[in-house]
Amino acid sequence: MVNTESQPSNFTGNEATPAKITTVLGAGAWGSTLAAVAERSDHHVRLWSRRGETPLESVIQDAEILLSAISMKGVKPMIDRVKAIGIPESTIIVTATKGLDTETAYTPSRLWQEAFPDHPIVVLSGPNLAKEIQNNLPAATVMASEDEAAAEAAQEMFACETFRVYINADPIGTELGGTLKNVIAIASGVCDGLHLGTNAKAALLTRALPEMIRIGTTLGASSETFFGLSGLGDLLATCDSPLSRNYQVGYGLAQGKTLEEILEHLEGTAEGVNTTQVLVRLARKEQIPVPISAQVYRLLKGKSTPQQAVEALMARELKAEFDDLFDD
Ligand SMILES: NC(=O)C1=CN([C@@H]2O[C@H](COP(=O)(O)OP(=O)(O)OC[C@H]3O[C@@H](n4cnc5c(N)ncnc54)[C@H](OP(=O)(O)O)[C@@H]3O)[C@@H](O)[C@H]2O)C=CC1
Ligand SMILES: O=C(CO)COP(=O)(O)O
Repeated sequence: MVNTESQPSNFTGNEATPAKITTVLGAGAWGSTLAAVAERSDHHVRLWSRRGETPLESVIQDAEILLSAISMKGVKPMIDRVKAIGIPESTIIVTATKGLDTETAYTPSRLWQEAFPDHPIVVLSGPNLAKEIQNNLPAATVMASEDEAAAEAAQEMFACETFRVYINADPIGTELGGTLKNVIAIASGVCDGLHLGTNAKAALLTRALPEMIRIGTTLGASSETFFGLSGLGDLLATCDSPLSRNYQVGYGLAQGKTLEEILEHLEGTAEGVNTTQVLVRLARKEQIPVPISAQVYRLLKGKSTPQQAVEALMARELKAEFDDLFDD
């Protein structure tokens, strides 16, 4: 695992606090990066992978912080394994997964909380392209929890000179900001792949935000959270970077590749593909308008071409910019 030498600096976030034991579950791009970040902060870090030799029991039973960076499809099986082994009552569970459960539409934090009702759960989410953080470039993120002390413990564990960690008290909003933006990152890749220009991109991202907020607030999030790092911040990062796997999916579709071809060559997981299906199903059930996500859904299903998706969005009935603009 990478262990970065600290440079002399003014960083005063966590130098004086005793080292804690953190176990990171999942040695994919994000898990490996977060483990390296925690090591920069001089804590004891264990990075666990199902492909490794280390038994899960030996790394979770004394962990003060257990961070899951497992992709969505592995979250439920991982929870079952951790539950079968057991963890100390005081262990703080941090979830860094950005996805929705196919069956229940639950977020990962809800799945962890239902399995471990007495443990503090913290959500980690923000504009955090793993490759940039691996390269020691500065980044900021959010640790969100209803348990302030747990959020602060996680903040202290991961904050370092190159990784600035904020806390907030809206875990569901923080989690949905990072999750729903993956659908928009696919749309954004399409926008760039079709060379639709800067005006189109600005319109897409600006109109995506209320769509994310409509879904988020229906699920209990605070609308304010979507204007923070995990909403707007992650939209700006992911929707404008070829490092984003979700953006790459959209870009590939615009080039005329099939979804299967794109996923076959994609490095890592593009959670937005599954999130789109879950989100559109939920939006239909709750009758929430999600025009951009609905077009991404049609595109992924092969029901429209990228050009048809753009035309459909532009041909929608004209309306006021804000729903309640002319209400008294
Ligand atoms: N990469 C990034 O820049 C960021 C990613 N994220 C989020 O973090 C999550 C992981 O992303 P990322 O690391 O990039 O994805 P990767 O595809 O690189 O890694 C996924 C990880 O999940 C593990 N996994 C999958 N299924 C299981 C299972 N059943 N049991 C145990 N482990 C399992 C994989 O193990 P194995 O290797 O053995 O298959 C692997 O370690 C995603 O939800 C993503 O949206 C969030 C912020 C940034
Ligand atoms: O969530 C991310 C950055 O914040 C990573 O985005 P991708 O999963 O699209 O690569």
